[in-house]
Amino acid sequence: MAHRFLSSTNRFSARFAFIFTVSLSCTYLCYSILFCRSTVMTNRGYEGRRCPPSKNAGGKKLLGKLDNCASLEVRSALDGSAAPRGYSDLRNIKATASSGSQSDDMKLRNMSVAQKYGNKKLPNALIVGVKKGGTRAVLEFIRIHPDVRAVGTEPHFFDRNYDRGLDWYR
Ligand SMILES: Nc1ncnc2c1ncn2[C@@H]1O[C@H](COP(=O)(O)OS(=O)(=O)O)[C@@H](OP(=O)(O)O)[C@H]1O
Repeated sequence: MAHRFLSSTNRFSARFAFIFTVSLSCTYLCYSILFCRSTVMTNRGYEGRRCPPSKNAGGKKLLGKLDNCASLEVRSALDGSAAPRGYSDLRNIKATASSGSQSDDMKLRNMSVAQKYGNKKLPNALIVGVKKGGTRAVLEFIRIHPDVRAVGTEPHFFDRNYDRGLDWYR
């Protein structure tokens, strides 16, 4: 008698656990479909923001050839014509803009590095030196490291572009 009672209790709790698990799964599934649709199985997180971190994103390499992600960002910025004043001495901008129109070229020229590549951080390190002091050589040696990302040309923020503000510099 006691054995039968125990087994019926076990069966009841097993059934309850099964129903509870199924209902929990259904709730989670509905929640995922209704509220998290944009983050499930898509790469929308990267659209218009920043590229996925690349191990070899050294400055010159990065500025030299725009990968798909950077191009996407440039294209979206051009479409939205959201190009404030900016960075006049970026040589490599020309490479991307060559296929576009003259106005696209101008917009690209006026974009800061942050707008082109989505990196809104201030630099962690600055190389300061007098003219002909060998600063370029220092930069080239440091940027060999895969974790270092640096601009391709000197931004001249403190001497020529200081009035443009930190938003431009980022
Ligand atoms: N290790 C070492 N030893 C001696 N000389 C060196 C060294 N590294 C760079 N250089 C020379 O430095 C000159 C470039 O300096 P910068 O990078 O500061 O150039 S710049 O002022 O920004 O244009 C440049 O000199 P010039 O060739 O006379 O222009 C480099 O040859």
